[in-house]
Amino acid sequence: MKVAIIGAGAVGQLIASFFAEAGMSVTLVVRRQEQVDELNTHQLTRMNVDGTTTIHMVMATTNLATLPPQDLIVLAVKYGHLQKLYEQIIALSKDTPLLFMQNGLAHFEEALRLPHNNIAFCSVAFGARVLGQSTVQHNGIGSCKIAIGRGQQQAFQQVLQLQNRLLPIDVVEDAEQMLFEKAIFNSLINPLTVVLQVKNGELVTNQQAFLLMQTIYKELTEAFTNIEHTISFNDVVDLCRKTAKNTSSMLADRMQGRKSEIDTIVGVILSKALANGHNLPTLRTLYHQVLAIEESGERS
Ligand SMILES: NC(=O)C1=CN([C@@H]2O[C@H](COP(=O)(O)OP(=O)(O)OC[C@H]3O[C@@H](n4cnc5c(N)ncnc54)[C@H](OP(=O)(O)O)[C@@H]3O)[C@@H](O)[C@H]2O)C=CC1
Ligand SMILES: CC(C)(CO)C(=O)C(=O)O
Repeated sequence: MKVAIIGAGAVGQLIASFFAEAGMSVTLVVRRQEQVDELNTHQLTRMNVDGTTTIHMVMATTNLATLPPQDLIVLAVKYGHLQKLYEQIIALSKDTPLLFMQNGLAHFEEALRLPHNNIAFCSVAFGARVLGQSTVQHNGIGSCKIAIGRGQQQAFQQVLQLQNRLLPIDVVEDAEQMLFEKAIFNSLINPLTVVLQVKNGELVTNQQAFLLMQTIYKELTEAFTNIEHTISFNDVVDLCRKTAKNTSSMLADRMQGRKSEIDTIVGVILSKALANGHNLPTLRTLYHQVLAIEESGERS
């Protein structure tokens, strides 16, 4: 099976490593020739959660259009980078299945406007951190939920059948609900890690951070009454513990001085809550704090 993964950041490199391990022929599509050279010279290294290292051979290119027809295209860039990619994706065969791996919700409707016959969404609960252009740290095992947005499950069968205890795959029915639930988790974790500049685990061990997370959970469950039945506060604590050593993707953005995904994650949740008549004051404050940090252009 030939898979092209666009974006060789934390998630792209991690997924590429597991796919290569499963015998797939993986090409990472990157935007810097320097990273192509690095991947070709050093291959792809995964630092596992148990401290071991796994190295796999993958191909790399800066030019998606030059690749032969692929059996799957995975989009593993941040939400803000999708816009530029849509044009290149539209030029590909409509029969090529597409798998979107973004956190947040804003990409859901955009992706479904593409003309492709098979489109799936993925929501991951693992932690991943880029250590270099060809090295990724797996920072916590977590499920990889996949839901079909359009088309046939069959088109994604080889990924759905992946069996690796380090990357458990679950098929989920409702893609939009899946992304909404993940955005709830991310709203509880990511902005707090940015403002406090802490790894996920500290949200549980630091009493004041924990209190803030509880307050946000309470606000969210008042705005979305069904959440309590699908996401318990313990589930959130569990995710923080499982990814304790991870720098959240949003904090990683702050550390690199990059614009974060605050709008597609927290912004969308705040809008939905407001439509239900709820202001979510604590989460809203964090939202503006993250935006203020971005506006200041600081690089910590
Ligand atoms: N990191 C984590 O632990 C988790 C992340 N996620 C989600 O996964 C998604 C990806 O995040 P993550 O991997 O952390 O992000 P990263 O910032 O680590 O990686 C994104 C990569 O996309 C590359 N990129 C951007 N535009 C293009 C393009 N046009 N062509 C090729 N490559 C491109 C960037 O390249 P360059 O290096 O040149 O800038 C970068 O390497 C996000 O939505 C995030 O929220 C979900 C769960 C966990
Ligand atoms: C799963 C988690 C919380 C891992 O840090 C994540 O989704 C992120 O960092 O964006």
